[in-house]
Amino acid sequence: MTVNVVSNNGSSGIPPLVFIGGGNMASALIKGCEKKNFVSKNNIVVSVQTEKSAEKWRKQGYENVFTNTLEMLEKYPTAVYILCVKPQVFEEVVSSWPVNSRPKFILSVMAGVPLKTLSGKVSFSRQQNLNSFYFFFQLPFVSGNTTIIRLMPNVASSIGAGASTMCYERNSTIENQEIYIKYARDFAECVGTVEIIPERCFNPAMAIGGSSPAWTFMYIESLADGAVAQGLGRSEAKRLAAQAVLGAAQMVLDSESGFDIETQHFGLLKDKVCSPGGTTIEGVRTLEKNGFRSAVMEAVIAASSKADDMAKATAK
Ligand SMILES: NC(=O)C1=CN([C@@H]2O[C@H](COP(=O)(O)OP(=O)(O)OC[C@H]3O[C@@H](n4cnc5c(N)ncnc54)[C@H](OP(=O)(O)O)[C@@H]3O)[C@@H](O)[C@H]2O)C=CC1
Ligand SMILES: O=C(O)[C@@H]1CCC=N1
Repeated sequence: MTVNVVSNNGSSGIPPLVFIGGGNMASALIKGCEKKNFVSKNNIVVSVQTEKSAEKWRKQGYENVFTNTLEMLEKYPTAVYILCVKPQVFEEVVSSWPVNSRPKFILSVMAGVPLKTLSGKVSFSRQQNLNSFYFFFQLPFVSGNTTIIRLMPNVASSIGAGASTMCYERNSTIENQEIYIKYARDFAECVGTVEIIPERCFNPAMAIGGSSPAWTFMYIESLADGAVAQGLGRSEAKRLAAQAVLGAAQMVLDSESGFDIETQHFGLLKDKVCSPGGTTIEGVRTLEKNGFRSAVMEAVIAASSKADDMAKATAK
């Protein structure tokens, strides 16, 4: 791989972007980075499990689609590999790869698979893992020549509004590793924002960045349902609810609102909406009575704990 990797614009000589797994997350990332011209369609490679999914990708104009990752590895030895399969199947996928032709650069978007596990399983076949002298002395997160970076994106990457987190371990013995790290960062930034964090914080960050869009959709749906119950039309209710959530999020992030995210408390914003003796405070009272904040906190803790459990399971 060459320094071209940092200026990926789809022209010749640029390493292809290979997605192992072509489901929801891969689709969102591909859509997002194509939109920003980070990569062109003909430089995207997708590997899926079933012929049905392969056909779906081909129908959308993607020509480099595989149902056999070994064939793909042979054809694209110097590509950027993005692991987008479920954590439960990744070992099955990588254990079939020949040991001496493993990718040099892997971005993993999988929840619940720590760098150490990735490193151990990507760099050594299962048999070698059990038998090899080096298994016991391998570097913690980077084995052999493979640089592995964990990236936790979210579905909003599809429209360039993703919120990703990233973690990695530097290893000075790997040539050009800074280039790989910059590439990963550029990739994440092209589909939204990215926070670089230590791996020990990865699972709670995954819950907020990766999972919370699902809960936010539920929240928007519930807002709309409440208004529909009171007689508002469904379409108006959906649009209003979504725009209200978007506007509130923008006020938190945009200091033009007068709010400083670094130093101020969310209560300041909340209090601006609650007119004394008014309607909003009645809603606040009802939410508190029904454990709203606690329910949200418990959801974050549950998702993060699930990733902890998955990490234990995938390490075996
Ligand atoms: N969905 C999200 O919002 C987010 C997901 N992630 C992570 O992304 C990863 C994928 O999740 P998601 O996209 O939701 O899952 P999906 O179920 O939508 O996609 C999984 C994909 O993996 C493919 N696959 C399964 N087995 C193999 C195999 N042996 N070789 C090649 N491809 C295979 C499937 O192929 P086929 O279609 O043929 O079955 C499918 O395309 C997970 O690890 C998850 O933690 C991270 C952040 C957010
Ligand atoms: O549900 C999951 O496990 C993945 C990870 C974050 C969002 N979706």
